[in-house]
Amino acid sequence: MSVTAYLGLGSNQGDRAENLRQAIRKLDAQAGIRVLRVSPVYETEPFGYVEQEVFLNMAVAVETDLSPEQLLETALAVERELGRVRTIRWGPRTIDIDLLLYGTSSVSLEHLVIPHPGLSLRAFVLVPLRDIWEGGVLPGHDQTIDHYLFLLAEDHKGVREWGAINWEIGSDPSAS
Ligand SMILES: Nc1ncnc2c1ncn2[C@@H]1O[C@H](COP(=O)(O)OP(=O)(O)OP(=O)(O)O)[C@@H](O)[C@H]1O
Ligand SMILES: Nc1nc2c(c(=O)[nH]1)N=C(CO)CN2
Repeated sequence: MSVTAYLGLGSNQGDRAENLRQAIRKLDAQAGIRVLRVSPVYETEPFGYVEQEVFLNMAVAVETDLSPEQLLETALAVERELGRVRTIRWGPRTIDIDLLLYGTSSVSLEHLVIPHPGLSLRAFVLVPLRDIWEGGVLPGHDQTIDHYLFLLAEDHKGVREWGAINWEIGSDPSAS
């Protein structure tokens, strides 16, 4: 049975837009994952560890036959392929792929929590998610995205529309 899942993508190292583009293309090329919608791209002030470059962030809706754990494994594999090296927590990264929502399911495992625990606290996640998510109240939460964004009014200012990713142009991800 296929499920619509939402992924949050972020990059603040190297060619940030190209990293996002490659991540989307690699995800779409996986068996059991089809990209349905992509949000606009936002340039965002770093959250958490602030002594680092600004990020590009976006959200992606996928249709998937994979389980939540398989989807996480795939996301981590794509991060590795794009050269992500784990250094400090919340530190710089070529690409970060977070599982935000998986249908209306909740998952609570040691290595995987869905909805993503930071979801309602991060304007850089909520702003792009709002662009492509068609629901009302967030699964696993008791309020709408707009409500959480209202609470994050200050952080919201650090999220600026940047542009769009043309990920479908030139369609062989292994070629680049
Ligand atoms: N919903 C989720 N999406 C992605 N990773 C998750 C999720 N829940 C738990 N994890 C775990 O978090 C681990 C560390 O992820 P990562 O290094 O990207 O953290 P981070 O981006 O620095 O911080 P944060 O998780 O707060 O965004 C992953 O290896 C994964 O096992
Ligand atoms: N603006 C922004 N800040 C961050 C981001 C991110 O994607 N965007 N990711 C982090 C680690 O999850 C830590 N801080």
